[in-house]
Amino acid sequence: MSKKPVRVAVTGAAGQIGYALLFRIASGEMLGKDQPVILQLLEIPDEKAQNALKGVIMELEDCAFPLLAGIEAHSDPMQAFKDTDYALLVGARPRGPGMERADLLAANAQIFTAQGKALNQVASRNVKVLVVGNPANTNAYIAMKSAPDLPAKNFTAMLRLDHNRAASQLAAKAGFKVGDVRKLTVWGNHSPTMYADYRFATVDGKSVKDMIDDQAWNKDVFLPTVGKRGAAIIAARGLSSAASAANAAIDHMRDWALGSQGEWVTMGVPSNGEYGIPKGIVFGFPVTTENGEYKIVDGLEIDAFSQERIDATLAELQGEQDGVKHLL
Ligand SMILES: NC(=O)C1=CN([C@@H]2O[C@H](COP(=O)(O)OP(=O)(O)OC[C@H]3O[C@@H](n4cnc5c(N)ncnc54)[C@H](O)[C@@H]3O)[C@@H](O)[C@H]2O)C=CC1
Ligand SMILES: O=C([O-])CC(=O)C(=O)O
Repeated sequence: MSKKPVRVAVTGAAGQIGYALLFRIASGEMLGKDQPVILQLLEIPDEKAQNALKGVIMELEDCAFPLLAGIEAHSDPMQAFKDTDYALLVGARPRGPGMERADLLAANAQIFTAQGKALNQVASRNVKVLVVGNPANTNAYIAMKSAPDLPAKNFTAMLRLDHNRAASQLAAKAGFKVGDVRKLTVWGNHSPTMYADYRFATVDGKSVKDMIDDQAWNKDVFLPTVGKRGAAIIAARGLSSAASAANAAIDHMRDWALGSQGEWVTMGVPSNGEYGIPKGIVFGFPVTTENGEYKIVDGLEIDAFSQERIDATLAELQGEQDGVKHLL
């Protein structure tokens, strides 16, 4: 018997990430090839954006996806989030050359307050929320705080692009296949302060740290390359990353919904005090996922270098989250 359709809300649906994301959700790459979906798409109440959204919907129709059980276009989050099971909060202003993601805080904070409130009122009580719009960790924090009737653990931020970037850099350096790396993680904020950590990473049971054995490369090449990859893409393309961001959003939601089969993945999730991160801070952690729930990997040793990096990314996040207190 075929499964009942689930509702997937996507904001910023006519934007560049939206365009790389919706077709993959509709084809079953996110929730499985047996899971019908109803897309509930949100764009701003502006003629140009709504027209662009109409065009995207025409293209979705023209793909004749068998799993696409319905498409709705909205300009009001109270309608877009009605009964939604999954919410991908992508819609926000992206940064341009010379900006840091934190520069977007003021511009984007109000969006996530309003959307958090709407999710609180109308979404499924089990809604799984992924915040992609930058600054992603703090926007997820804002949405979570604006939705007090929903479980805090249901609000997550996207660190998966950083995780995937780290995997790819390591594979190029050490000469293994990117899909073979296990136990990699990225701690902290989706910003240049993030700490991509391969101390525990393995390929076929062998330590990636031992394979590379070069702390200077870690500190002076690897971490800056991963941390500043978003800016490098903006410099090259004139636009921020879109296809790789959409791909990471699919990876994040797929693993959360369908399980990571025991493997570590990175998710930005509200802390419960793990690794000394104060409760409620939305922080990148290594997690495993099963039955629609994630679990932070515990008991990892944090050496002095790692602690310094974790403290720095935490301090930045605390600064961002203090800066939006007046909105919450
Ligand atoms: N967490 C991550 O790893 C990444 C995050 N991003 C962020 O994702 C966001 C979207 O990026 P793009 O798609 O490239 O931008 P874009 O400008 O192409 O699209 C954004 C869309 O969101 C819409 N929008 C704005 N406010 C909205 C609201 N209140 N409700 C619904 N829709 C709204 C806009 O009309 C626009 O169509 C940006 O904040 C960008 O910085 C981008 C790449 C990676
Ligand atoms: O860098 C940006 O502004 C977009 C983004 O978050 C990324 O590519 O990691």
